[in-house]
Amino acid sequence: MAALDLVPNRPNHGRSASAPPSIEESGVLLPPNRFYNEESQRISNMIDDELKKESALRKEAKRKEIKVMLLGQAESGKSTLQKQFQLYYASQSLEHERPSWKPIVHFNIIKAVRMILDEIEYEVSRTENDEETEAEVEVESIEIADADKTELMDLRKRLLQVVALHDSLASELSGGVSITGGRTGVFVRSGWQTLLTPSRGWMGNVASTKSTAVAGMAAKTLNSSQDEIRQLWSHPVVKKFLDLRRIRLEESAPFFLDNLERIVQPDYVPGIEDVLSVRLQTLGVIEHSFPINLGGTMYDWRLYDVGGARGQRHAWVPYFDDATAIIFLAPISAFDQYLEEDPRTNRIDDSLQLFTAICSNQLLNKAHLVLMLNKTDLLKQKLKAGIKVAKYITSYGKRPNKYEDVSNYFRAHFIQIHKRKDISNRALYVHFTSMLDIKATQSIIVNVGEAIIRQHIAQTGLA
Ligand SMILES: Nc1nc2c(ncn2[C@@H]2O[C@H](COP(=O)(O)OP(=O)(O)OP(=O)(O)O)[C@@H](O)[C@H]2O)c(=O)[nH]1
Ligand SMILES: [Mg+2]
Repeated sequence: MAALDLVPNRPNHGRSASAPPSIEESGVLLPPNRFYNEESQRISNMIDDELKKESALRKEAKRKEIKVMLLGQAESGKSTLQKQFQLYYASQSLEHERPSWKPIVHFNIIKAVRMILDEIEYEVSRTENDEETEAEVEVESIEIADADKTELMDLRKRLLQVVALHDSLASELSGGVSITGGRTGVFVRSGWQTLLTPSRGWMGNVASTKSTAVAGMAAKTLNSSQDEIRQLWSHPVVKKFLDLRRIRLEESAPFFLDNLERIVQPDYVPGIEDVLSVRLQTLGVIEHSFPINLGGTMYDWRLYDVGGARGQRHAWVPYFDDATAIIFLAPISAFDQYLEEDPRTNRIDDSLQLFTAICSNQLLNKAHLVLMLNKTDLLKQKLKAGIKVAKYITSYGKRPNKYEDVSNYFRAHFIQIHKRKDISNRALYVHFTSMLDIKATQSIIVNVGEAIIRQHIAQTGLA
């Protein structure tokens, strides 16, 4: 084979007059170069088209993203509404989570037992101690018969093991999180269920639920102490203190104590009613998302459930500027209650102040606004029990202490705030709700969901 004829590599600038023309000069490579230019242009156009398509898809996905914030004070029912949405649009996931609610239901019972016993102990020690402090004199002491005292103190001793679980279970369920200011309870952040929800591949076998050591101990202790808890719950002195509102339990406590026998069974799995009734404070902002089909188009519905206590509200703001809608919850049963974080502030007053801040917030000026006047069932109960609105809200005056009048009075206040303070004169949709009533709430959810999506379509021109 002949050796290759190699051209010596000479630096360009040293090219002699007889040197062959450069590639550009020779024009030899022009046709293939043109081909490359055309090809690269074609590829570049293709990439541009792809990018445009992607960006259009992204824009469309963004327009189909409906971001809804649930706002309102603590215990207004935001997480309960979120569960109702989940129940309607993603019932499988709520079904799957049911076992993880078991220790939380147990915690609700333990907390109620502790609150009852604390109050009883305080009242017993007051009546035994002749020298009352000035503050105590203001509250009339109630005579407790000696036999009742002995019985209740004995029950207290037997229930110490239940009470002893309170702090450790709260700490474990909250992942060690606690809140400054002495509030007690369970707080959850986003993703808490992974701690307690059965792993993937779960086939309905409740026994496979991951249960922490303390949660397991709580379940056993409640089971073995059920008789004492029942005796305490049905004791006439406890009933009397509850009637006189000297003991103020969390709103869901009576429901769980009435259902004790079912709840302390070893194979107990919370039902939907239990999951809706449970009290569990939200910490920070928790996002839930599920698809909603409206007229054949799928929308990516994103709910932002926030912690409503005053110390939590700063965490809402970063979510404001791209919120599609706000659902504001105000519990109108709370006219006789005060904020846990600020016992001088009436809870209705706090809701009105918070609603004013939301209506006038510049960052929220494009968000659609829905107001839910919640806990109407509890409002009816309180009015029926003879609790007078005017005793707590003097401006209520001599109006009738009836549900129609009271609920319309509160609604008028919220509507007036909206009229005066709303930054963008937008429409306000108002609903009276009772979030534990599944049937009624589900129909409101569908209406509210569709109204928000339709308004969004009208605003963005999305077909
Ligand atoms: N009776 C009754 N109870 C309700 C209603 N809505 C919510 N609840 C109960 O009120 C309690 C508080 O509700 P949540 O949904 O946890 O309140 P939240 O607004 O999420 O509270 P934070 O997370 O602390 O901001 C729970 O025990 C609920 O079951 C209602 O309309 N009627
Ligand atoms: Mg919550």
